[in-house]
Amino acid sequence: MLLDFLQQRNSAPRLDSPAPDAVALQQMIRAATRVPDHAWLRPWRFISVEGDRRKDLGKVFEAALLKREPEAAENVRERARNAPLRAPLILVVVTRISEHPKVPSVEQRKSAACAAYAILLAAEAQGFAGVWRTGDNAYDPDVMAALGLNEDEEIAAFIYLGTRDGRSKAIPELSPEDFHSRW
Ligand SMILES: Cc1cc2nc3c(=O)[nH]c(=O)nc-3n(C[C@H](O)[C@H](O)[C@H](O)COP(=O)(O)O)c2cc1C
Repeated sequence: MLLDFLQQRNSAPRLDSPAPDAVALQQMIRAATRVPDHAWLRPWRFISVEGDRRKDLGKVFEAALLKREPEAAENVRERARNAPLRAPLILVVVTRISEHPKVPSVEQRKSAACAAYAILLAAEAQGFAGVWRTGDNAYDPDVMAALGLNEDEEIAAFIYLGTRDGRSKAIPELSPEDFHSRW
């Protein structure tokens, strides 16, 4: 049931092959492009990184780390280098900010966050799994430039995607009343 699906959704920190194929990915992007979007600005785009390109992204992450922290220890460098290898596919969700008299940039960022969530939902709906990651790399100008982002673009998410490796974790029981009030 759709409600169960929404209420049980959870991220998969450990991911293996197979990744969503081209058709599955297209479905995910179709879902992401139906998120709420004030004035239909389409403030998002998506970049796939897979196969050996993940190693290239790892080199970008390591170089960015060394620029931020020239003294970074080898194990920290190695972790940065290998980060993109944690999943067979990484989808970078890019926020495209444009000037609009009624739509401030914060609303465009919110729409991109919805798009990232839609990617996760649509992956899970097709039997795949994923996890939304950011970290320093998401805000690093060198990483953004290496990925080909323009001046008016930001990284909203690195969505790591694949097939869940292991069992899903226990989902915390949260009570709706704890998050709801009446005014
Ligand atoms: C904007 C954003 C950035 C995140 N960045 C990271 C990250 O860099 N590393 C990480 O392990 N989890 C990150 N998370 C959290 C995971 O995506 C995930 O939500 C969390 O592990 C809880 O799992 P759940 O989604 O199954 O509840 C981020 C979540 C959001 C919304």
